[in-house]
Amino acid sequence: MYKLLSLKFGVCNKIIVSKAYPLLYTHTRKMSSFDKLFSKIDELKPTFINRLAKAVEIPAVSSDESLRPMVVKKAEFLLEQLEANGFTDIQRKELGTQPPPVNDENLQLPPVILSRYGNDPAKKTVLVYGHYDVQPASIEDGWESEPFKLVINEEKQLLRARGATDDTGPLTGWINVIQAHREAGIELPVNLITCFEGMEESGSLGLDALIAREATQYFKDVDAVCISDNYWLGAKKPCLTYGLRGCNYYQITINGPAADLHSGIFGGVIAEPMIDLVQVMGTLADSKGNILIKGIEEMVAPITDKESKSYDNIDFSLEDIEAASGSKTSLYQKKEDILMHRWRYPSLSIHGVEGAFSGQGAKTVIPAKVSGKFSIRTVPDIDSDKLTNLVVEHCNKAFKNLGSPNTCVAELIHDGNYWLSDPYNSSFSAAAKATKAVYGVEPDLTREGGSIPITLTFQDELKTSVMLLPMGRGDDGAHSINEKLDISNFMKGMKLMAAYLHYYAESPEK
Ligand SMILES: NCC(=O)N[C@@H](Cc1c[nH]cn1)C(=O)O
Ligand SMILES: [Zn+2]
Ligand SMILES: [Zn+2]
Repeated sequence: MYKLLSLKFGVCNKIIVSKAYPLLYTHTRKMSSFDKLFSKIDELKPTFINRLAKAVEIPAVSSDESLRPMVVKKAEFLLEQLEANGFTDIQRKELGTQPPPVNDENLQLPPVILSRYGNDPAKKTVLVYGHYDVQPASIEDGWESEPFKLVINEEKQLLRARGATDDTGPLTGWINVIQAHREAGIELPVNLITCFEGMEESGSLGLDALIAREATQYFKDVDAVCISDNYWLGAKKPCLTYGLRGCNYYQITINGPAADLHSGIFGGVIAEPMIDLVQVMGTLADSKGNILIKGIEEMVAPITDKESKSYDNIDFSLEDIEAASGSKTSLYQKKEDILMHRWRYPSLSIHGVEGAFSGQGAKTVIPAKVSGKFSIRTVPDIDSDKLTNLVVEHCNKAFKNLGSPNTCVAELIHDGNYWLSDPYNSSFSAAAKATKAVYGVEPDLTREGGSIPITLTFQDELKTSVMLLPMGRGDDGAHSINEKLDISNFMKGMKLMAAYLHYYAESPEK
């Protein structure tokens, strides 16, 4: 099916009606149209940084129940921004209460924000997804500045705040792209639908069902899904991403005495939950990066020759991982090994213990109840339910071996599937052209070690392709201290988003 394309640009200001393929107008004309759009993006830089500053000021930490009102406040801020920038059919979708495990049984999930810009049946429709929630952050963790206050570092040319790169910067980028089109008087060549959620960092709870419901409603005409919520592999070269690992998040809760106790009075007399927990946690993985839970390795898809070769041309090195981690602690030295362990093998990470003493000083307490948190990054062909059975069985067995009178419950908190796509469809081609136009290079095609739980759901429910278009760099410190977004990545990232929409509009088919 051919689509009628109406492209009204400030420079040529012509309506071109044609079959979408071959290319409608020359490279030169397109570049001059881009010039106008890109100049407008540059001109609006202070407005865009200001929008980001206001957004990151709201501590929208989805994993902290006490901060749920802040997540909702950030949703409300974004609703205002969409309204002010001409988006229509703006809908605040409520998702009901958060499922267990949760402390407050009546805790409401934050809303999903749907909106559209343009509704022309002659144009293709692109759905852009982003998340407005963030990871926890506190200055005591070692931040150079307050995490929820945007710092504009002129010397290093970067923007620092929790959410700068993950994912408030890219999310506001889409709104900014629309503002730039409007103010430059350039027609958007596609219909744009936004789907912004507030629970991504906590497993996208409630979003699967919403997407399934809206697949034939709000999302019915979507031709492609574009997600800007990951990073370049390193710090120099842009990339397009066609794969993600999944994430199954677990907790092991050990319950003992009725209250926290004095270790001088009760130490050596009662069974300590924390002692049990560290022993169970100690059976999960070794220090060489191996998962010690039986049955997981067998589910991992074997490597093919084609995949083996695909690592050769990727621009990445041991130095990149050392620079991004600020250490020389890599478990692997060869590029291929590092990439494979980041992309195509599972990994187990231990994140922390709820209920344990963690402050400064030397508190002599025996915590009464502790929950150890860990996650497993999943890859093809690991089945999430089978994995959970293996994990729970393993933990129960390890606890039983201790012969402790305490109780132990191992459970899944949330899971999100892995995703692997074809990086040679029209959406990826459009993004590759856009990368060439903005950065002057062909992007690397990469997979990502992190997870975006909803990606596979979009692909399956909307029966459309999904493409990941990262804005930030691999050394941005997402989830870490001093999270940043380089100003050039912010500015060029928005140009990339805009150029992608224009190239995708003229691509032959979906
Ligand atoms: N930018 C994507 C991202 O950070 N995703 C999170 C998703 C997640 C899953 N469970 C908790 N968070 C990630 O950790 O990969
Ligand atoms: Zn993210
Ligand atoms: Zn994240």
